[in-house]
Amino acid sequence: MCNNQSFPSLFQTRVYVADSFIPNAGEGLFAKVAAECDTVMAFYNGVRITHEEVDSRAWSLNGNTLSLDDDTVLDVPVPYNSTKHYCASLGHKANHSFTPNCMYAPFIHPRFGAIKCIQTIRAVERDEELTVAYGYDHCSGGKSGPEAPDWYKRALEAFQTIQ
Ligand SMILES: C[S@@+](CC[C@H](N)C(=O)[O-])C[C@H]1O[C@@H](n2cnc3c(N)ncnc32)[C@H](O)[C@@H]1O
Repeated sequence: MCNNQSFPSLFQTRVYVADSFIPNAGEGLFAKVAAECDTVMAFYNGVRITHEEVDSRAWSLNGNTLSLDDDTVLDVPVPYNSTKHYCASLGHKANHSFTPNCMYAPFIHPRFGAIKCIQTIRAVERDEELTVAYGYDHCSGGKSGPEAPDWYKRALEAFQTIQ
């Protein structure tokens, strides 16, 4: 159980979680401070599971999965996707954008070990929503489009329409 309010100076100096500006995306991750390009803003830690487990289950269970390497996927399962239950790392709160201001990058964390972080790919303003390109495979889907959840297919279609 976390209570960010009690330890404002100890927890998360660079980011906070709030309702996303992206329609129907739930919560998102926001910059607490302005930051230069290449700044590590947040960490993406989670339970370590296999690619086989991810591939064999429904998309609905994979909302907070991120590939770490060829063997391992980081997962933040329900109920730990809620900051009421887990907030030691908040990288899983960053939503997807086709024009992101951050990327996932490998990071060796002193406590969590090999994980990923959310790193800016351009300067960001205070209170700007931090987004990453989730990188779903656009090529392997055939007629039904990319191998991706429905919200992503809709977002891709909308993005391609305005291009
Ligand atoms: C890693 S979580 C991001 C944090 C999440 N929005 C939350 O409230 O905890 C990924 C989930 O966020 C939602 N999401 C992320 N990017 C989105 C987007 N561009 N449009 C709609 N939903 C999005 C989807 O439900 C997805 O499964």
